[in-house]
Amino acid sequence: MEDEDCPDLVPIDAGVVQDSEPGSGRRIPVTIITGYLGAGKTTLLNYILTEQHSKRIAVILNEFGEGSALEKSLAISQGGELYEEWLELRNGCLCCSVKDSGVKAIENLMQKRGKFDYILLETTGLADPGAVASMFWVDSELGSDIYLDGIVSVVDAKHGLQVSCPFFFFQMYRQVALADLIIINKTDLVSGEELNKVRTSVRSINGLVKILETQRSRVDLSNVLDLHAFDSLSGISLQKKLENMKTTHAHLDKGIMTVTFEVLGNIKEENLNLFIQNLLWEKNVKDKTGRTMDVIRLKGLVSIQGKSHQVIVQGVHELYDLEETAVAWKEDEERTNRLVLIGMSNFVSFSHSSYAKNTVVGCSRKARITLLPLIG
Ligand SMILES: Nc1nc2c(ncn2[C@@H]2O[C@H](COP(=O)(O)OP(=O)(O)OP(=O)(O)O)[C@@H](O)[C@H]2O)c(=O)[nH]1
Repeated sequence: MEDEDCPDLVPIDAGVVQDSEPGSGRRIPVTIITGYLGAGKTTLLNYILTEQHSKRIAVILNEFGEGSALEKSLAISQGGELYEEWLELRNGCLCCSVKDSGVKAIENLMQKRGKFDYILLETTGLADPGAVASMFWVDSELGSDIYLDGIVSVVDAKHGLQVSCPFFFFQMYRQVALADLIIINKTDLVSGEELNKVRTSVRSINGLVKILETQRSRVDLSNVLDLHAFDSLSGISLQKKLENMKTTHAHLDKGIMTVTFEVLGNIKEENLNLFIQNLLWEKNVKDKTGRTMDVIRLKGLVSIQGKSHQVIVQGVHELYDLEETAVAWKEDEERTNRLVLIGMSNFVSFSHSSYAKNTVVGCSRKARITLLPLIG
C-alpha cells in the first residue's frame, strides 16, 4: 500500500469517556475481517478508516509490523517489544495495535467506551476466524457489552482459492466457509472468466454467503456493517436465502460444501438439541454411505413445538444457539424447517455426485431419517 493511502494518526486523549457508559445497555457490534495473506484486508480497513461515514469505528489489528504502511505506522517498537497504542483518526475512528488478539483487546477497548460505536477486528491471514467468533459467544462478560455482527472474508481474485499447501488451503477454506460476506477483491487483475471461476469456487464452499466484487476493497459499507448475521434479526433475510438454497458441489473434490435439509412439521426442542449435538459434538450424523460431516457453520430456521415464532439456529464449530425471532408462524402456513450446514466431509476423496444421488429435497436420506423423529 502506498503511503498516501495511510490515514493521518493523532494520539488519543487518555481516559476520555464521552457518552455511553458501561452498563448503559447499548451493545457494540463487532465485525471480524478475515482473508488470506495479501487478499486486501488492510486495504479494506484503510478504506473504512478514511471514508466519511456516520460511525465511530474502533479497529483492532492483530497483525502488524511487516505488512502495509498502516500496519507499520501502528507498530510501535521499543527494544523489539511491541506494546499497545491507541490512536484516534480524523474521521473519528480509533485504531489499536495489539499483541493479544480477540477478547483481551476488546476488554481493553471497552475501557474507552463512549468513543466509538462499532468495532472491526482484523485477524491474521492464517487465522481461523471461528476461534475468534467462538470467543464472543462463550465470554458472557463481553456478551453484555458487545455482540458479533458478522464475519467478512476478503478473497484475492487473482489467486482465488488456489493454495498448494494443505494447511494454508484449509485455513482459507475455513475463512470462506465461516463468512457471512465475501469480498472478492483485485478484480482489476483478472478476466471475466477467471472471476467467474473464483465466484463459483466460493459459492461451492458456502452456498449462503453474500458475495461482493471489487477493486482496492472499495465496498459500500452498508453491505459490510450491521449484518446481524448471528442474531434473530437476520431471520427474515435468512428465510429468503434458505428457500432458494441448494446443496452445493464439493469444492475441488475435497468434500467442502454446503448441505441443506428441509423437513415439514413441528420439532421438539429436546430432539433438535440432540440432533445438533450429535452433528456438532459427537459428529455421528452420517449420510447413507457412512460419511460424517465436520460442520464449520450451521444456520437454520425451524418450527419448535409450543413456540409461535420461528426459531433461528446458529452454529460455529461446536457452539450453537437457538433464538426465537420476531417472525410469527401464520395460522395456515405450512411449517418448514430448514437447516444449512457448511463444512467438510470426513472423507477427503468425497464425491459430490454419489452424495447428490442420495439426496431428497436437498436432504440426505440418512439424515432425513435422523431428522424425522424430531417431528412430534
Ligand atoms: N491490483 C490490485 N492490488 C490491490 C488491490 N487491493 C489491494 N491491493 C494490493 O495488494 C497488496 C496486499 O493488500 P493488503 O491490503 O495489505 O492485504 P492483506 O490481506 O492485509 O495482507 P496481509 O496483511 O499480508 O495478510 C497491497 O500491495 C495492496 O496495495 C486491488 O484491488 N488491485
